[in-house]
Amino acid sequence: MAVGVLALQGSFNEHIAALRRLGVKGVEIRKPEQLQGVSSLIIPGGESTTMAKLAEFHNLFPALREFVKMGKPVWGTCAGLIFLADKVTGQKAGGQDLIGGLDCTVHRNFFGSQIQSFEADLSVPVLASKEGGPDTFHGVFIRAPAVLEVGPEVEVLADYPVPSDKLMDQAQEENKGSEKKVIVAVRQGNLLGTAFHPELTVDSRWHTYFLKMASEIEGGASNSIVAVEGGDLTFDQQPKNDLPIFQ
Ligand SMILES: NC(=O)CC[C@H](N)C(=O)O
Repeated sequence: MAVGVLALQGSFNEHIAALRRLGVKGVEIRKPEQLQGVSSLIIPGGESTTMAKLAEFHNLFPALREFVKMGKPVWGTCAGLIFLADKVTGQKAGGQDLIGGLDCTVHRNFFGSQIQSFEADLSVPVLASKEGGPDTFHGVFIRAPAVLEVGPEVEVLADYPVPSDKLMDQAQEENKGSEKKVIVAVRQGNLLGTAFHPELTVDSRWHTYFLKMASEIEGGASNSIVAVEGGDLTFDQQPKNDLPIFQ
């Protein structure tokens, strides 16, 4: 079955393009019943409060929570990571609905406002050992969240040593004199979360990691992921020419 991409708001087109570069069909999901036609799901970045309102409007939360509970593979990027977290800090007044499932606390705008967005090379040993390529991944952080705490079942896949000028006032206060390392990529069973935007870079390794994770979880069941053209390409062989994205 194809990979669903929650298409309410945010960078769903970019995820679909990233999947297409790997020969995988991404299906836009806007209604609860459409989740029945996909075996895994990507929740893109965007603005989580707005996305939550739209998800509420389309009555998507019960079906999304069920999808996660059934153990189906779900990857949340940025706002998507916020959606998957069990606990979120820094929410707008009144809070927002979450899907939950990922045993962690996420700060919604950890790095500050939109103008504090940045790019940074992240150390990604687990990704490099599984997908090949360099030990670093170029992370695009757009008004990004960060994971502050994780439960025992959560595997940390990448963290980021935050320069003190990137800490928000409150965090600066809390971490005076010490370098704060925050977690920016995690996995817990069927759930993957990244605080940055892999769909905006030419490096496809987070997408191939997720596709392989999904086909492992599905136990090699007959699905398009394992058979896709390009699915077995190594990092150096992956096509790098379809650009809505940063080099
Ligand atoms: N690029 C992003 O997805 C930003 C997410 C944003 N911090 C939020 O609250 O939703």
